[in-house]
Amino acid sequence: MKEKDSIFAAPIERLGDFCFDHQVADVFPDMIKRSVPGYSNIISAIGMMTARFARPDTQLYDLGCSLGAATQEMRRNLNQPGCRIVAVDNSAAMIERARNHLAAFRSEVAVELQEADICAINIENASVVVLNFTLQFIAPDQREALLKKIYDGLNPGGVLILSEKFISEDDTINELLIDLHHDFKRANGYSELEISQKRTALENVLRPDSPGLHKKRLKKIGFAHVDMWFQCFNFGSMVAVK
Ligand SMILES: Nc1ncnc2c1ncn2[C@@H]1O[C@H](C[S@+](CC[C@H]([NH3+])C(=O)[O-])CC(=O)[O-])[C@@H](O)[C@H]1O
Ligand SMILES: O=C(O)C(=O)Cc1ccccc1
Repeated sequence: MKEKDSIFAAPIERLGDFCFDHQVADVFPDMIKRSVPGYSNIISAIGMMTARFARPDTQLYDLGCSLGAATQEMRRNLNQPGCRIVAVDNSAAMIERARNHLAAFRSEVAVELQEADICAINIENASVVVLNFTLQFIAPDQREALLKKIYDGLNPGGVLILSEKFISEDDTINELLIDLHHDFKRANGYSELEISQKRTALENVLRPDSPGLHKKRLKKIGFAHVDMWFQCFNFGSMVAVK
């Protein structure tokens, strides 16, 4: 626990695709904090939105929950009776550690941890759905179907919080935001080698969409209200209300 991320610190001869194995799960809190600008602000806001949007006797979903940071914040801010949080991840290493993390806090709120592909689960009677940096790892041709399933499972007035790494439609701005993100990683102690090896490992795995594409797709699916509520460099978070 509380381990420092040094996964890409030494040269790796046959660099494979990035995956969420036990090595990543062990250092994940440090990795995400030092790699994702705005992460802790977004987690806090997920709690605030939970307090506003949760309804009695509904379900709240944390899809791609990793160690359950968003689940814990939702659970802490949940102020409605009869609710259940469903936290899903398809990494066995993450689910195993999420169980321990969540057990460390006392809470009355029921949390169901599922080791499953979020593209294969049922979503129903939902007031809050969180995709906190998860959609970017789903195959691009499956994203619309997943978002449609979320829309169908949300009750009217329900909310989707969608946080993602973005690509900018303007090439110059895109390069600038990527450079600023690398500056952020450098300032957080990552070396050039760590930054470049991780970038290569993520290339086939994390495929970002533009904010414009996200908005257009969410609107097409039927969300009544869609906008960005936070952005820092090429990372940000959108809110969509059914
Ligand atoms: N098809 C899938 N089904 C289920 N889980 C998946 C799938 N694909 C990827 N994942 C899972 O999505 C998570 C993405 S991390 C989310 C952080 C968290 N939300 C947080 O608020 O700390 C973001 C990041 O590492 O940049 C990993 O745990 C994967 O196993
Ligand atoms: O580190 C990066 O470059 C990222 O894009 C963010 C990230 C954070 C944690 C796992 C995978 C990607």
